[in-house]
Amino acid sequence: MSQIKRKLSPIILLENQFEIAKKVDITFKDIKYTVKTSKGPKQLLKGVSGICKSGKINAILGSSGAGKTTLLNVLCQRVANTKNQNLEGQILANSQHYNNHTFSNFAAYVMQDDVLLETMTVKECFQFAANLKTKGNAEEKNQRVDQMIRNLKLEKCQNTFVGGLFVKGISGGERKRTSIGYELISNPSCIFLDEPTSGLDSFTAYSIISLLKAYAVENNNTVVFTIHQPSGDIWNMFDNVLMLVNGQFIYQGKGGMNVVNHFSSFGFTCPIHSNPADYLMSIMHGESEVNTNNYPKYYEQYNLQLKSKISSEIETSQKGDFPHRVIHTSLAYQIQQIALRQVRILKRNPILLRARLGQSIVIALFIGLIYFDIPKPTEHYTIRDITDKNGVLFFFSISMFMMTLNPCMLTFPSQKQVFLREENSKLYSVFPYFVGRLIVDIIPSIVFPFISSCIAYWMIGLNNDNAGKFFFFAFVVILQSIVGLGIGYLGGSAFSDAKLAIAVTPLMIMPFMLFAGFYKNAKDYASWIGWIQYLSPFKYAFNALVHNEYTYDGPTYNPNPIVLLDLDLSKWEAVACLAGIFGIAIIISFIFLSLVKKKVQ
Ligand SMILES: Nc1ncnc2c1ncn2[C@@H]1O[C@H](COP(=O)(O)OP(=O)(O)OP(=O)(O)O)[C@@H](O)[C@H]1O
Repeated sequence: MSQIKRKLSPIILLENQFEIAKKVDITFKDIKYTVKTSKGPKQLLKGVSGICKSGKINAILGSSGAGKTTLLNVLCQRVANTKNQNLEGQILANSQHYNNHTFSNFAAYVMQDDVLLETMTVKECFQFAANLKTKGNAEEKNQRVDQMIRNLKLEKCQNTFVGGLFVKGISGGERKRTSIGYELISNPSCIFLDEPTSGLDSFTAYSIISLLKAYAVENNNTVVFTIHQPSGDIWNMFDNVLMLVNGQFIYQGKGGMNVVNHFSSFGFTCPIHSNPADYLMSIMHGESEVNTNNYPKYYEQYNLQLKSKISSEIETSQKGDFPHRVIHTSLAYQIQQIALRQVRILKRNPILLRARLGQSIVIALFIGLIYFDIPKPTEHYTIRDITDKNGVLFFFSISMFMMTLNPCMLTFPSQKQVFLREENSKLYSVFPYFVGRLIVDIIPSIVFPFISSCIAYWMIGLNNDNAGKFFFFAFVVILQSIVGLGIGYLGGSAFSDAKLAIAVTPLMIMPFMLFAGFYKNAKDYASWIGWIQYLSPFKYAFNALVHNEYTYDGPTYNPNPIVLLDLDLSKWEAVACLAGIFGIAIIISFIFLSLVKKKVQ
């Protein structure tokens, strides 16, 4: 291990050709954080003050439930004052206030769960972050990406998919390093990490902490992370230790023997051959009554021996501005980058694409065979033929809608987590994300319904007066499919749980089918509920298709289905309403996504 250690220690994270980050000390004063629970208010942080120094790795330690993640989230300005939670105190960078927005100008946050797109390679992940978060031309950005891959020792897996539940990919340690590299690529002055070693073997955990140490030491950056149970090797690397018990500090200051000496000064001596971290955890955890009885002693000794020292360190910490490294990429560039990535994701899900192609062909053939060659008005027809034609027009528009809605419901919620993380890192905002995704997602919603229309239209024997009839039919079913996409976005952004979105959204839209004017005449709905029909995309699609089909150059059916069904809108009015529903769905999902974004902050 010691040989390995020597090999790992000289990691230089960023070459000098990239801008050197400015030193930032994070200080916080008298932080009190209270949440409302069903049993009344619960104070998670009880007036803590402290400092996380630049050029050092600052480890927040404590047993489970001590408040480590809470403190980290507070320092990252991810906790806001709401009616259910109250945050008091000052959080400062170089003695200046910062908020959630300015945080990303000098700092980055790596969450405990690695939220990455599974069909992107490691290199593509870094490239995406470099394109949107760093300065320079394409060559400089490529250099930065290659440098980061080398620094993080990810050369071997740089072209491997990140992977996930459905795609095989890189290992847990590589995944964690990819998550860290994703944020480090913009060379933030401060990096905050929640449990960067959780779930990793001891060597991988050690390599990650030594990499962070190099990042702190080489460029005078501030590294702050929470850690649960560090090994002895990792423990020895901590420069600054912040130890929490029940939302209060019991130690703060230099790591290593300084911590051990502090506790032994009031009778808690670490046995000679024990790992100090293990020993300290054993006297901290709250499950033993002996420990909880000792808590007042820990607090007392902290107040007696360390509190005033920390207060003076806070007062003498770095002053002045913190870096404002805002990289302004244009909206068009952000849209382009998101769209290009979306194309890749789409192309790398060939099963989904093939399934949709197969579905489009099979459904069209199936419908075509069932409703094969319905007699035209000039041929011998019966009332049944008219009913059949109405049925196929209605069913066709519904199937195109559902064929788009379902895949969208599958993919949108899972990608939402990635969006929230990237938006929080200020890679882009909601608008370019929406537009970039939409531009790409809309392509299958055009191609597949068109294929289905080409197959089914002629088999059924729909209106062949002129080519315009077919193209209008295809246009309406494509539009209906795009509305399905819009509703999919709406469901995907409204529900925080993907499974819930998939289960609930199709059920919620079912009733709208009843108001399409097919199962019941549009004029026959009771007035108290009839208004729902105006919200139904199925009504407008059916209306447009019926008008297109039953306006013949020559004689039409008798009775005329347009009159029989009481579908009053002209075909272009119906198209406009359909487009309006799509617009409304997109605007609402945009608002939902913006609200979710705010909630995360
Ligand atoms: N919104 C909340 N409402 C009620 N209790 C909460 C809330 N958030 C956190 N807690 C509680 O506050 C305490 C501290 O939580 P926190 O996640 O900060 O602990 P931690 O030290 O990071 O623990 P772990 O190592 O297990 O992640 C825990 O007891 C947790 O259950």
